Amino acid sequence: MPLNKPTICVLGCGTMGIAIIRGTLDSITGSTSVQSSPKIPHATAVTSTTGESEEAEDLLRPAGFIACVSHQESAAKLKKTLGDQVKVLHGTAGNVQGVNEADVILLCTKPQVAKAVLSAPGIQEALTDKLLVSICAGVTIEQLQSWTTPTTTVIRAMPNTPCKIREGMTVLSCGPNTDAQSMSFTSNIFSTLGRCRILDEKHLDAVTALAGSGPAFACVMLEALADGGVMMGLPRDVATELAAQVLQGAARMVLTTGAHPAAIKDSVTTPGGCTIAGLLTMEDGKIRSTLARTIQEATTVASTLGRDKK
Ligand SMILES: NC(=O)C1=CN([C@@H]2O[C@H](COP(=O)(O)OP(=O)(O)OC[C@H]3O[C@@H](n4cnc5c(N)ncnc54)[C@H](OP(=O)(O)O)[C@@H]3O)[C@@H](O)[C@H]2O)C=CC1
Ligand SMILES: O=C(O)[C@@H]1CCC=N1
Repeated sequence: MPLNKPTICVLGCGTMGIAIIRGTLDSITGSTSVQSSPKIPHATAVTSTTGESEEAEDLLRPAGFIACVSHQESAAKLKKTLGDQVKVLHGTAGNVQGVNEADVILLCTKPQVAKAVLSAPGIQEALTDKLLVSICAGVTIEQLQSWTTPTTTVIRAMPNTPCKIREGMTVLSCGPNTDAQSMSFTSNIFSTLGRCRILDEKHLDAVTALAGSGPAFACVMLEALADGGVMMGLPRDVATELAAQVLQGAARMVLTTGAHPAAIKDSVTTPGGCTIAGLLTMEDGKIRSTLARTIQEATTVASTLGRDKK
């Protein structure tokens, strides 16, 4: 599928649509940067850098964005949020116009409305010979293909909210007939928004739980650590800053040195010291089991999100 400086239509431009547009626009203007020299490498399969010249990568950069929402009030808010760089449309007619005017369509509605949005009059025709990338949790490639015609190329993606600041984690899965240029384009877009991997679709519910929902789980841990600091007398803003920087620092040590998390934990833990006292308290609270079961439960629910409600 030829994709030279494509226009992208975000169908359902809410939290995630805005995060993806914001991050991509920032990547074009160079406002924020993705981490450099990671020990744990970025995308494991097709990436924008695989044998492609800078010129070829430049051609894969989007020429513009169209953002579609359901309600007029949301459209008015979105115009204020995204400014003049993005064309904002609303309603069913807006969806058809947006898909018609674009080369690549990012489906970012809630999973429950994905089928209705793709089955609306005019959408299937407008999607002819175009690339559809869906970020809808639990909606399978098979479902997406059944709601479109064989002329539409389908890719499933699972990004997360830190894409907004280009610190995202995205996993892509492709259908049996996905061409290399569509995969390369999609991988290129999400690699500029953070890290991007390509995995078999069977992993996507677990990915949704760990990486898609993960920022919420991480923020609960962050808030709880800060609460502990507040309990011991630290001002709230200081406690929050410390907790956030600690989580970021520890995570970056894993990503940049490739060290096992247990080795980093051991290096902090002085025999008879305060860290081991805290660690044993965590173990008494079954924190490892609680966090692992959190991912297990969220994976189970993610697998149901694309199903029709009875
Ligand atoms: N939130 C997250 O962290 C993540 C979410 N996802 C997935 O991303 C998708 C979007 O989630 P999120 O951004 O949180 O959801 P939001 O509720 O923030 O956004 C959904 C958007 O869809 C629009 N919409 C609803 N119905 C239609 C329609 N018929 N036509 C066009 N637009 C429509 C809404 O417009 P209006 O406001 O006018 O109703 C809204 O802008 C979901 O499928 C979710 O599974 C994936 C990874 C992470
Ligand atoms: O909670 C949800 O269903 C979505 C999917 C991943 C993050 N948010």
